Amino acid sequence: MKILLEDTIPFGASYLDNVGEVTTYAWQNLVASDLADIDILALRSTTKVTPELIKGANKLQFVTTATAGTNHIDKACLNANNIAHSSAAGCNAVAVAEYVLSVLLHAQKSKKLDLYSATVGIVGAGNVGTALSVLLDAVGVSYVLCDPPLQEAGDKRAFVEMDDIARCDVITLHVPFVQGGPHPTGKLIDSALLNQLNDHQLLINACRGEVIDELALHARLTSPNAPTVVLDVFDNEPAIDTRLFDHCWFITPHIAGHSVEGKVRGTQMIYEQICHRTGQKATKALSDFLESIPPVKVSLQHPTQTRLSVVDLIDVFHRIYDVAVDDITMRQSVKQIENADTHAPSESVASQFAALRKHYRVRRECSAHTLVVPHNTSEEIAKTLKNLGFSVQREQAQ
Ligand SMILES: NC(=O)C1=CN([C@@H]2O[C@H](COP(=O)(O)OP(=O)(O)OC[C@H]3O[C@@H](n4cnc5c(N)ncnc54)[C@H](O)[C@@H]3O)[C@@H](O)[C@H]2O)C=CC1
Ligand SMILES: O=C(O)C(=O)[C@H](O)COP(=O)(O)O
Repeated sequence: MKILLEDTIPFGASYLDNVGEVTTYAWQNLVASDLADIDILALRSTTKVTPELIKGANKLQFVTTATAGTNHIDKACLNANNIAHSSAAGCNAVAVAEYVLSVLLHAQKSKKLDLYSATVGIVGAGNVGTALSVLLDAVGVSYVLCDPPLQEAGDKRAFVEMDDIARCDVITLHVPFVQGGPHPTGKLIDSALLNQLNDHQLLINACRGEVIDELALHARLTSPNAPTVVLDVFDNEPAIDTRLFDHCWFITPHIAGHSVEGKVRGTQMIYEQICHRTGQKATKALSDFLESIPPVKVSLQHPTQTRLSVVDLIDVFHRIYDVAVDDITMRQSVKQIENADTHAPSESVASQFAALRKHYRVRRECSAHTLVVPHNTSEEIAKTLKNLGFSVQREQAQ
């Protein structure tokens, strides 16, 4: 069984070493002829599975992506060629939800909005949208959900329309990029919707760049009363248009889902799929690959109070994940290109964007952290921290 594996899949070769004959590739170099005699192709979203690539396949029976999104795979082409396909649905939902919460806590800190009187409009109530709703419930922030496909399918949660979403203080996008069909999402956020937004509103895109009309966004951001915008994803990655950057509050290189847990969970999921397809027993577990990390001691301003103070919440959460760090790294790397007097700036941007993603820092989810809190911390505060995903350990009383 020959398995061709994208080299960005963490621990991919270690997971699969006993399952088949594994070779790895870099997405930049992959060509159709590399698929000759390959049975299984395992990839991340950087590999585009196109009819042209599939032309090289003579034995390919299964394509799987260690990501939630699947828009980089031409599924119609695989179906037409009798090649099965799968993905790692939900693997990084918590990571993206933590990314959004990190942004929201910055908005509170900088007084862009008062989180406790704001409403967050979540567009797409699947794995990410639901994980985000869990975090917002934990910290007592109101939200509404918009997801016409789930609503039509009979999901019993309360849903609103896009018109209601446009009036929310925060709009955060968590839909797949889908062209065609009853609910296409390409340019879902178009100039008409952007023109309804004002400078009291915050728009976050951590799903796919194509879901916002980028030209219309640029026009809106360079006109009066523009909303605050945070972008993790862009049109035409990795050769992205950097002109938007100066007009955005935070920009990050498509890393919202790149927690260690989010990525390794993706590998675990595709490993289990490949074992299943090849009739082998999956013997490896996530815990074989995730290192435990030492407990983090936190001091709380008012540990005995009922509610976790917003200052403590921001401090604790941003110690675990601060989106501003990723924003600074991205801006500095783009500045280097601008200062380098390069003749091919778009190629440099593309390779820099890809490098930022490939060498992303180690970022662990709340669930990987044990917080050591003062001994007299109230049950309510401990519960909030647990609902955010942390393990909580009380200090010994003196
Ligand atoms: N920036 C990043 O690192 C990451 C980005 N993503 C992106 O986010 C997307 C969502 O991820 P998940 O929640 O895991 O996927 P999911 O498939 O669990 O949920 C997507 C939801 O969007 C809904 N939806 C589809 N069309 C819609 C429309 N027109 N309006 C409103 N809702 C609509 C679906 O019904 C579904 O419930 C992925 O497809 C991927 O493109 C996902 C993970 C990481
Ligand atoms: O899961 C998804 O969908 C994502 O967007 C991933 O976070 C993308 O990660 P890469 O595969 O591009 O590293």
